[in-house]
Amino acid sequence: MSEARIIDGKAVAESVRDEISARSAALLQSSGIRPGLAVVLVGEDPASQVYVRNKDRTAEACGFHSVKHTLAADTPETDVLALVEQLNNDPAIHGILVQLPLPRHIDESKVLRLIKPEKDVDGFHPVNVGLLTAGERSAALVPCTPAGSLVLLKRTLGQDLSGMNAVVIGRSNIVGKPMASLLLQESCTVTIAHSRTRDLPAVVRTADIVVAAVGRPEMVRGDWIKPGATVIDVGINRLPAPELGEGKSRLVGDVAFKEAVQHAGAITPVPGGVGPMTIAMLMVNTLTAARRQLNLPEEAPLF
Ligand SMILES: NC(=O)C1=CN([C@@H]2O[C@H](COP(=O)(O)OP(=O)(O)OC[C@H]3O[C@@H](n4cnc5c(N)ncnc54)[C@H](OP(=O)(O)O)[C@@H]3O)[C@@H](O)[C@H]2O)C=CC1
Ligand SMILES: Nc1nc(=O)c2c([nH]1)NC[C@@H]1CN(c3ccc(C(=O)N[C@@H](CCC(=O)O)C(=O)O)cc3)C=[N+]21
Repeated sequence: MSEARIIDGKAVAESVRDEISARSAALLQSSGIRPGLAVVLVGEDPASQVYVRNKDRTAEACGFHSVKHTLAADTPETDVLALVEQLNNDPAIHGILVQLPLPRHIDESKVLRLIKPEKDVDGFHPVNVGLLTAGERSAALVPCTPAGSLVLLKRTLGQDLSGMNAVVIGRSNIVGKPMASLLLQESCTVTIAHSRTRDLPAVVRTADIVVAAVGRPEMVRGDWIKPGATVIDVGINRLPAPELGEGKSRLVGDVAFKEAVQHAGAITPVPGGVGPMTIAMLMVNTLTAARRQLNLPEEAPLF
């Protein structure tokens, strides 16, 4: 069998970003307003810092107003809530992202519920979750990683995914559940697998579309993949790589890429697959949020 097509998430993310830059410049021309994005980071987790820096840089490249609030890991919950409230009331801020996970002494759901739904560019507020699961995707802000994964699927398979068997591995609120909602809305036949699933390899073998969001390096093996299936690898796992030098690490996904590429029809790499799309979709959501807060008409959807 021939090797799978490799889905270039970096290139697709760049094209999305170019479109957002153009739309953002047009908004600035017509109304004098820049979309404003605030990212809140509590604690010093080095991996989170990399993502937050990437988000910051991309927001600036899109012509957005971008602010970053870094709080100490031991910041009291009340201070985090007060900052969210301040950002809720700041007219220059249209999107708020609180980087997860939060330190254990902070109640995550309390923080996420306080964010105004119209500023919730992560799509984690119950209002946005509800709109998505009720099938009103266009009224919601949709979580960035699933949205970016769907863009890659449609670029690979075309606009019509109806009737396809989709297996989502993982049922988190950030990735697995919203991914399943989106695929259901595309009329896929959706199976959600998780740590209690019996005979995961057999379940995955039924899939025309596999989305792996597990957080276990290279867990999904090549011979689980139905020949020709499309594989979206959401996993970001940092492994030590002494062969690259002392103290070095490398990123791997949740799929054993070298094996799966022999079976799949198309597959996303890690890095360079879903990760860059997540950041691009955050920019899409921030612009959408800004236009809604300014009572401007919706623009053509990007997916
Ligand atoms: N590319 C990107 O932009 C992003 C990447 N990620 C990455 O995606 C991965 C998943 O993230 P996230 O959803 O937050 O992770 P969570 O840890 O919240 O969820 C993991 C899910 O995988 C399931 N699971 C764990 N072990 C197994 C197993 N052996 N067999 C089947 N299912 C299993 C769990 O099941 P159960 O519910 O039963 O415990 C759970 O539902 C991580 O690698 C993360 O770094 C995350 C966000 C964005
Ligand atoms: N509130 C919140 N929203 C999130 O969206 C969120 C979060 N918290 N917590 C952490 C996860 C993880 N995440 C990633 C984003 C971009 C890359 C990314 O850009 N990856 C690149 C390069 C990564 C690198 O080289 O380190 C790639 O895969 O090619 C990865 C992971 C967003 N998350």
